[in-house]
Amino acid sequence: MDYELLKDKRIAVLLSGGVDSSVVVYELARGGFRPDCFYIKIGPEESEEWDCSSEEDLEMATAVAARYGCRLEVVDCHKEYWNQVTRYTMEKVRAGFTPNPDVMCNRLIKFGAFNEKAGHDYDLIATGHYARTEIIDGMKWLTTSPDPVKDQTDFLAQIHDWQLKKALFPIGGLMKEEVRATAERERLINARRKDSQGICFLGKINYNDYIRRYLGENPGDVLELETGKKIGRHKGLWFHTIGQRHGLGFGGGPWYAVKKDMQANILYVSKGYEPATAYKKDFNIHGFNFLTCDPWQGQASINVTFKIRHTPEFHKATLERAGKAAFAVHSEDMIQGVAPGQFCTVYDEEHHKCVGSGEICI
Ligand SMILES: Nc1ncnc2c1ncn2[C@@H]1O[C@H](COP(=O)(O)OP(=O)(O)OP(=O)(O)O)[C@@H](O)[C@H]1O
Repeated sequence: MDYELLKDKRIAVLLSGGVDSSVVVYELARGGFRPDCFYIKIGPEESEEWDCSSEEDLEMATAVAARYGCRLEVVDCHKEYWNQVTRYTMEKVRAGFTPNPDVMCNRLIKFGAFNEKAGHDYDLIATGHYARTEIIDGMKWLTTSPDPVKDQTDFLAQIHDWQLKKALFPIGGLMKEEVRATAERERLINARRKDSQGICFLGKINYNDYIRRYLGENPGDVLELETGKKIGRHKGLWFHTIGQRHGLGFGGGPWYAVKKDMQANILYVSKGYEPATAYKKDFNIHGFNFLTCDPWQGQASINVTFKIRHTPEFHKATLERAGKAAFAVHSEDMIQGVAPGQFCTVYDEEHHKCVGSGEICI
């Protein structure tokens, strides 16, 4: 990390109690900084029941901040999470789309509500995300982590340009093993803690439980797409995502969820290990968020790489403009499970610079 660039900057660290953001505090302390740390409190209404491990998170965060002589403050973003992230998620799933609450959480909460409540007093907001930033031709770009498995640029691709300008990722140039090794060497209290999983903040609860809590169940038929034959029943279309293979639980498969009829409340499935209906090469995206700027002005056909899921692989594609902030994506590879509502994150050809992301609308 280039400590020179941070000189005289006021830095806030988002400290979750996990190992990554704890190593962020260490990295800054090592450079002679003593940032203020913030633990963001989130939790559905009955926090006692749902939020059992957040007490432990806060204890860990408190210990880590104290260890490096930093101040720790708790910022309550519970209402904002519900009003913004949960509402977005439920509206999308109700309409049959596949939303990504983690992506919106970065834009609306970590760099959003938090900034309004406390972050505005700081020049930089540091997190333990696996992503880098680089100044290229005088502009700040989001660039990928050297650790392809941990890379989180896709989760950050919906943040606003002003949010990117304020973002600092002190461990973004490290591999996960290096972060763990640092935590062990420093004997950080959480060095051996498991990585968080699932929905950020709500990480400990299951996604289907989260949806069931707000939307309940709405059973309907599951039909084979090709034959119209009834295969079974579903508990609600919102529990299924196009491309999903696991968790369908019907015999005689494997079955893929390939289509939803929202009006008739029918889930269509196809059979086989790789049914053609589960794949697509061409799809559309809209609401494209440019993280830094539109680098393709004047170009009709643009060579890029992209991903639609949080996996280490990037796919090659050409983009064609289809309107303001909208593109047609023509992938070189067949892509499994292209679902409306999912974000398609777009990178340069070398998948180094992350340009932004748009929502798949097919
Ligand atoms: N409750 C929280 N309070 C403050 N910051 C948070 C909180 N949850 C997450 N963050 C910030 O967002 C970053 C990325 O969150 P993510 O859920 O991906 O956690 P992670 O990769 O497991 O990181 P960590 O090990 O720090 O928890 C964290 O490193 C941290 O900086």
